Amino acid sequence: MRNSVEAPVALQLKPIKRDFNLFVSLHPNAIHAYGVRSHKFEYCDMIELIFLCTKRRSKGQGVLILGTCDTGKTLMFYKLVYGGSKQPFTVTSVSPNTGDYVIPEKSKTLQMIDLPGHERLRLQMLEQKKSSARGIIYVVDSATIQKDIKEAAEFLYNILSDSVILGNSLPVLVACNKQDQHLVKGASFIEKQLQKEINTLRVTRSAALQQIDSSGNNNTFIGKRDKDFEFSDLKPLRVTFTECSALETAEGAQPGLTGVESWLANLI
Ligand SMILES: Nc1nc2c(ncn2[C@@H]2O[C@H](COP(=O)(O)OP(=O)(O)OP(=O)(O)O)[C@@H](O)[C@H]2O)c(=O)[nH]1
Repeated sequence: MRNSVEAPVALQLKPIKRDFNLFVSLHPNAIHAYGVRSHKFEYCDMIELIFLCTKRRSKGQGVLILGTCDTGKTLMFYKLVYGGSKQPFTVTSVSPNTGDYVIPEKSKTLQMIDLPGHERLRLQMLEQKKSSARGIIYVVDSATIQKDIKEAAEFLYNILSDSVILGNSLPVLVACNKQDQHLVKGASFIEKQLQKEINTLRVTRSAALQQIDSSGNNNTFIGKRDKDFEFSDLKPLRVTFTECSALETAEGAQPGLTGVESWLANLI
C-alpha cells in the first residue's frame, strides 16, 4: 500500500514543550493514539502528530474489472480502453489485460485492469492487484445470473470482506452486463438476489471459521449483525448497481456502457 504524506513542513519548527491540554486542542482525534503517556509534548511527538494529520488514504489509479467467467469483462475492457475501434473476439483470459481509460471532459486517466474470471486464478490475481486499486467494477451476466448466483455472490463476498478493500473503502460498481439479450434480469432484481445469497454466506463462513478459531474473532462477517445483509450496511464502502451492455449491436442498443462511464468519471 502506498501512503502519500505531505511534506513535513513542521519539521523546520524548533523543539517545543507544551502541556497535554494544548496537544488535545491541537488534534482531538489523536487522544486515543497517545493517551496520557506523557503530560509533556515533545518535538518527536510533534513529528508523529504531523504524520497523523497529513497521512492520507492510499489511492491507486487502477480500476479492477472482476467477475466470474464469461460475464463480459474483457469485452468491457476493450470497449472502455479502445472505444468502438476494436471489437475483439475474446477467449478465456489467463492473465490480466491493462490499458488506459481517459475520462472524457476531465482529461484524467485511469488504468483499467481486466482480471481472469477462472476460479483457480481470480483470487490470486486479486491479491496481486488490490493494493493499486481505486475502484472495482464487478461484472455479472444478467442472462445467467439466476443459475450462477452462488458463484457470483461468493466471489463478490470475497471481495467485500477483504481487509484491504474494506480498509480503503474502495467503491464497487456491480455492472449487470448483457442487457441487450432477451429475458435478462434487471439491476434491482440482481441486487436483491446477491444480498440474499451473501446473507446466507456470511453465516456459513463465520460458523466455519469459529470452529477453527474458538475465540470467535474473524473479519469475514460483513454488514450488521442484527439484520439481514444489505449493501448499504457496508458504508463508507459504496456498492452501486448499473445495467449495461458491452456488446455493440447493429442497432447500437442501449444502455451500452453509459452507467459504467459515469461511475468512472466520479472516481477521480
Ligand atoms: N450479448 C452480449 N454478449 C456479450 C456481452 N459482453 C460480452 N459478451 C460475450 O460474452 C462472451 C464472454 O465475454 P468475455 O469478455 O470474454 O468474458 P470474460 O468475463 O472476460 O471471461 P473470462 O476471460 O473467462 O473471465 C463473449 O462471447 C462476448 O462476446 C454483452 O454485453 N452482450
